[in-house]
Amino acid sequence: MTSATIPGLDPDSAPTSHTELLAWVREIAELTQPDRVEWSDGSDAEWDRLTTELVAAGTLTKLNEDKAPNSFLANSDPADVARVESRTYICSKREVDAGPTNNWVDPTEMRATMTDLYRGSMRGRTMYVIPFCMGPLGSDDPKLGVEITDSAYVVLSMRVMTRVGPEVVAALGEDRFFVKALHSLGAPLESGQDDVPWPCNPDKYITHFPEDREIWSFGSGYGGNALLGKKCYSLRIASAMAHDEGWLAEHMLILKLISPEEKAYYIAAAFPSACGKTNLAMIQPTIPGWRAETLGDDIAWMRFGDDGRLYAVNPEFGFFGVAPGTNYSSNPNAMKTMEAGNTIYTNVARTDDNNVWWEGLEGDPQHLIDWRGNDWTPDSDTPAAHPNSRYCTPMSQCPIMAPEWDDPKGVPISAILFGGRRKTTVPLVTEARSWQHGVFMGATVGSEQTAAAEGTVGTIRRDPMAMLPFLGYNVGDYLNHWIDLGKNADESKLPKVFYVNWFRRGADKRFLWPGFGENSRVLKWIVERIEGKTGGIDTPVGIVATPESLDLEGLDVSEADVAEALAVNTDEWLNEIPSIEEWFDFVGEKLPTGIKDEFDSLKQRLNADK
Ligand SMILES: Nc1nc2c(ncn2[C@@H]2O[C@H](COP(=O)(O)OP(=O)(O)OP(=O)(O)O)[C@@H](O)[C@H]2O)c(=O)[nH]1
Ligand SMILES: O=C([O-])CC(=O)C(=O)O
Ligand SMILES: [Mn+2]
Repeated sequence: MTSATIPGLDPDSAPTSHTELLAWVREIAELTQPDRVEWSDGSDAEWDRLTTELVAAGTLTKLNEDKAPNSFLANSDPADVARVESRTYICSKREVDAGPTNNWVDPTEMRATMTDLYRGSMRGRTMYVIPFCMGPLGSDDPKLGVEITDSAYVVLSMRVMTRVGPEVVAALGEDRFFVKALHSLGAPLESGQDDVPWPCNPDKYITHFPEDREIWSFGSGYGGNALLGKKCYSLRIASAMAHDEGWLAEHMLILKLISPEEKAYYIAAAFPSACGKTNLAMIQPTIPGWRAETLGDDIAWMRFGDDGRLYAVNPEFGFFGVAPGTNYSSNPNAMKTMEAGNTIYTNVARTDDNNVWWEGLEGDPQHLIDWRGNDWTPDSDTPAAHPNSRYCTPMSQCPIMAPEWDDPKGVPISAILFGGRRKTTVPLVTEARSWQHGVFMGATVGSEQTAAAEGTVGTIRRDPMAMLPFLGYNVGDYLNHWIDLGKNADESKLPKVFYVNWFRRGADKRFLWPGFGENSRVLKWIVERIEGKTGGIDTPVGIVATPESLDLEGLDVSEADVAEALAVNTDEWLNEIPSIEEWFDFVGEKLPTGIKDEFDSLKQRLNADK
């Protein structure tokens, strides 16, 4: 087909006269050769049409309308279930700018390789053009993007996860800057060839060109690989923008904690994927008089306000949450959000009455269709839902959204929490002595690998600020950026930094701390530290809560367990030193002096404590 005959490609079919956008759409259509071009408008009519088409194609199953209104289940190809970090690239012009933590290929070479892959890659399919905005549209500097994709599942998911529609097209105007985000499943259909329910390609590339602020993704239809507004734009590309412009793009939830005196505190927290951000973002405090509201569960963009405080905005519009483990007792607010409808589930199991189920959800189903489409019973030896199965649901449906979640100004952050999944060593909560000490804590966060990415679940890896898979530039420059922000700010106005660990285990492997709603006791301690109202014990690793300083009223946990959850064991920490050393060697010569100083002082304190 010649470009002149691709339906929908003529400028009259486009809702915009943005010259660069129109030229890019033409260039990509000519390269990828789709059957037609369609502009996504994010309307209900579009949602109804695309979901109907995908149900007919076998990609989606319509769920029980009474129990899961306007909601659908997708089952992916079993080889396309999580982010593919080994196939993710930062193609900066110079290799040193991608740094030691990223895969790098020269951008010219990568563009050539991928251009070959994209040639004809949308044949037999529709090419959708989705103008979107990350963050409130009313912001002074709205962060616009346009995703081109040949996946209708991506179009539906982008409508939930980002702001789309005519207001975005209006914001683009004729010449406003936007991030180009190109996505193809890499599964062209030759004439007469039958489609499969989840087209994708075994050869995958998730590529970023940080200087050009461009994203090229090929071969995967899943999550962060394909919904390019999320990890690709709001973290990898935005972190590079933030470095250049003096702000922060972070893998953090944002929550609002309200004390019995009705004082509100905004808290941001960075935990690696599948380590508890969504759960903490929607916490239901168990301590009387305390309430929480949420503003975001995965990404925070933070910049300084005129008053010198750090303000956070959530760039997203929906939740893409881990399903297994989510239930009415661990996270009732997530349950209510998705059960309000308009939700797309991926890789969970289906019940006999056409509703969804996953490990950890209430109920005791005797028969299911598992995520691979096979019959499942409690005797089956494989899980019914994939461990990285997800729900994609509109944030506006969350019953505890803070009214200011959509405010372009953002909210002033009082505390930043870093954390990971650690069976040993790391106490329940530790306060940093200073901003620089807090940056050291963030820089050395370690976590056991989870199912959110390919790899061996359980191995410990260092994950600075939970950003290891999401940095758009050199990790050493990133850590320097954090240190410099502190140097240039009035430290008394900066958030206080804390290191938390909900996952410490006893000798018998059980969790020492009950977690979830009970984490409100830790949040209360943090707020009281900010207010100077409670104590802690000065240890070599920082100021750790004591059982006496924590509110444990009504908590059904033994004193011994609480003490063990809070313990600083010098031998365990001395064990940690070589692995931090190895990590810092890997970061290399750009490691900030301030972080080296903190490491030296930690070693001295531990040795003095021996
Ligand atoms: N033991 C324990 N497990 C928790 C706690 N909070 C969350 N989890 C479990 O951790 C897993 C992931 O939690 P999420 O809140 O979805 O993680 P996330 O950080 O939002 O994950 P991404 O969406 O991948 O970034 C789930 O299986 C939860 O049940 C906690 O306080 N204690
Ligand atoms: O990006 C994804 O696929 C899901 C996610 O939030 C993460 O892995 O942190
Ligand atoms: Mn995440």
